[in-house]
Amino acid sequence: MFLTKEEVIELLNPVKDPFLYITFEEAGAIKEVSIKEDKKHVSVKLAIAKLNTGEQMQLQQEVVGILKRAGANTVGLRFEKLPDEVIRKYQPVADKKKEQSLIGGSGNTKFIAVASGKGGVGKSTVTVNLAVSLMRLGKKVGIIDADIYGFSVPDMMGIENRPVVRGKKILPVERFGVKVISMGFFVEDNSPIIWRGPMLGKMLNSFFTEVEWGDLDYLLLDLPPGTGDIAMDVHELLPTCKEIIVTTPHPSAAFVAARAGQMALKTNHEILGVIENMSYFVSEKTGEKEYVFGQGGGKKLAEVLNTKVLGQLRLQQPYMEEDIFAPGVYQEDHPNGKEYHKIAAKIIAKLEE
Ligand SMILES: Nc1ncnc2c1ncn2[C@@H]1O[C@H](COP(=O)(O)OP(=O)(O)OP(=O)(O)O)[C@@H](O)[C@H]1O
Repeated sequence: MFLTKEEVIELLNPVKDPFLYITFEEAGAIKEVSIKEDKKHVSVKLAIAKLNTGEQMQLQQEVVGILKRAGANTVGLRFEKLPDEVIRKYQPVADKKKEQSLIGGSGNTKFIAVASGKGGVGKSTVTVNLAVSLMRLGKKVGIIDADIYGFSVPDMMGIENRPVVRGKKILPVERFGVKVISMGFFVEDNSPIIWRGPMLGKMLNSFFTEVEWGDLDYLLLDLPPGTGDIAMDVHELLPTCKEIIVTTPHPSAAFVAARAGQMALKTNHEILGVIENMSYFVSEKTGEKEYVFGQGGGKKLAEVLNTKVLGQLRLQQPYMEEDIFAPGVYQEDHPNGKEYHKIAAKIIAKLEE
């Protein structure tokens, strides 16, 4: 006796599509099975989500192995692409599963990348303060300081301790209830980082997989300025990641920031909105707003990217505090602290509605 068609289908039904993480049975992947009994040859046509990939090669070996162990002498496999409607139906769930397998946890973590066109516009300040505001609103929050060359999150939050290693995992440092991991924890004496693209990607990957994040509601990523390798890696690793673009009010700054936004749009990442930082200075003498860096940049950028301005932060440092040292974190009663609170509430409303 040799394998029947039905047996081949039964054997292959539980195999999973390497991109959609659903079984061949669910995907309707087994398109044809034919058997030549005399030669003990099984030939199968399979439909999968993506063709000509390393994953397809692995799958090929897996399927051939299964059929040979069941008695086939030779196996012929052909592949075609699953219909678009099947891919569309299962892709969002697959993306979520892929991302969550990166960091573990319950599966409900929302990823938000904070990007800007150029440095110094306040991207890290925005990341840190959004994280703290989300935490103040009762959320479990983490930050990945993915600005690997220009890390500044630890200093801004006044973090002086280093992560602890437990077993094979690194425990992030917790400050103000926010879990933080930064390249700054792993370099000595502020020495410059000279790694190139591929290593940076690996580093970023480690920030997910080798860190014990626990259950997070939000994981914020402080991206390097511009549209470089890391931004590409983030887009690749986290397909459902949302994006916030930070700009200053000067129209030309908005023009530069638009490039970072275009990149998000190109990779199908939803832009949550624009945050305009250093929007105005409030004169102590007159109480009037002075638009020292110009006006209208945030609005213009939001128009170009077809999104909204989530908030505008004034030009002002956090209050100095004697007992807590965190030079970049705005207090709850600070005008910017209040504005960040509003922005965080908007984000929650948008993502958890
Ligand atoms: N609204 C603000 N008012 C006053 N100072 C601010 C404000 N926002 C940011 N800053 C200050 O501006 C400097 C640059 O901010 P930050 O490091 O957040 O920018 P960045 O865009 O992340 O820069 P980089 O990309 O170079 O890391 C910091 O010293 C920060 O404290």
